[in-house]
Amino acid sequence: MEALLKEAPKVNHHLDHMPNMLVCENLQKVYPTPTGDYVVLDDLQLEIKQSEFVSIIGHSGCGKSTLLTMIAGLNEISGGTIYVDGEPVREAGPDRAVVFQSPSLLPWLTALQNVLIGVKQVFPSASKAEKLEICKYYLDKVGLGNDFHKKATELSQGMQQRVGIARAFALKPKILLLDEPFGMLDSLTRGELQDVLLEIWQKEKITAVAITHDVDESIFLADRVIMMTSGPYAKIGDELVIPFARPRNRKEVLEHPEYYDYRAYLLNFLNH
Ligand SMILES: Nc1ncnc2c1ncn2[C@@H]1O[C@H](COP(=O)(O)OP(=O)(O)OP(=O)(O)O)[C@@H](O)[C@H]1O
Repeated sequence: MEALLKEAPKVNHHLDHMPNMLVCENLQKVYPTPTGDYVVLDDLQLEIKQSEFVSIIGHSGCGKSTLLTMIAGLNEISGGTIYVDGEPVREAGPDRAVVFQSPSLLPWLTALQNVLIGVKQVFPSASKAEKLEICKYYLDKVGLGNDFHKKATELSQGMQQRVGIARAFALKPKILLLDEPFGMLDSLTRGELQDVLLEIWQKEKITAVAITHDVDESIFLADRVIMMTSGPYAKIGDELVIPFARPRNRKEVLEHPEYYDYRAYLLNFLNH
């Protein structure tokens, strides 16, 4: 296994010709605390190709959400630079859509209206019919074709997260940022939503970065799994290219002769 993994390429070969969509250069994050500065991330370097799906794993508190919110422009950068499609990140923008663990829908609005809010902001010059068409297209894709007009409060947690995914794709972002998107769901719903996510992603091939605590999920979703060292001063500790063919089928992935080697490699990193 060691030899096989050591010889593995740095990115999936089908992405070789792709330009970088996301680059983190000498990235640092310091949180001031009453007892002094806490350096969460230090000298972190990361390059993600256009159309690449990357999972990030690491111990709780190592700084995964900090990294993701900095990429999103929601968390100030203490040092270094983040480039999205060549442009330095200074603030949040519609080129980066975030799916959080909890989708925080506006409860008094319907599924459709919740998606429409963002679409209106990002496509102000589109006609009302076009905007509605975008929203309905993605709601249908996440399996809510019969639930457009249900209020957020009438939706189960899994359905709400489906709206969260539809909302993110409807913005047509350059990067999709997912922070433990299925963390609050039962394992059956989790599996269903992983399939939904991959199905839409397979069509759109938006660059995606997903934080997860689940090693199996990290493998199933990604072209590459990034492993973060534990903080303080966390950085990228290792990475593993996942070469399984796409579109992915859970059964095929689980039955792949090398699946358990990849899984063991990631668990070994987390256990040391
Ligand atoms: N606003 C803040 N002020 C001070 N410290 C913070 C702040 N936000 C996060 N931290 C600290 O920074 C570290 C990294 O937090 P972060 O939430 O990024 O980690 P994480 O890897 O996403 O954790 P988890 O997997 O548990 O969600 C933690 O030690 C956390 O306590």
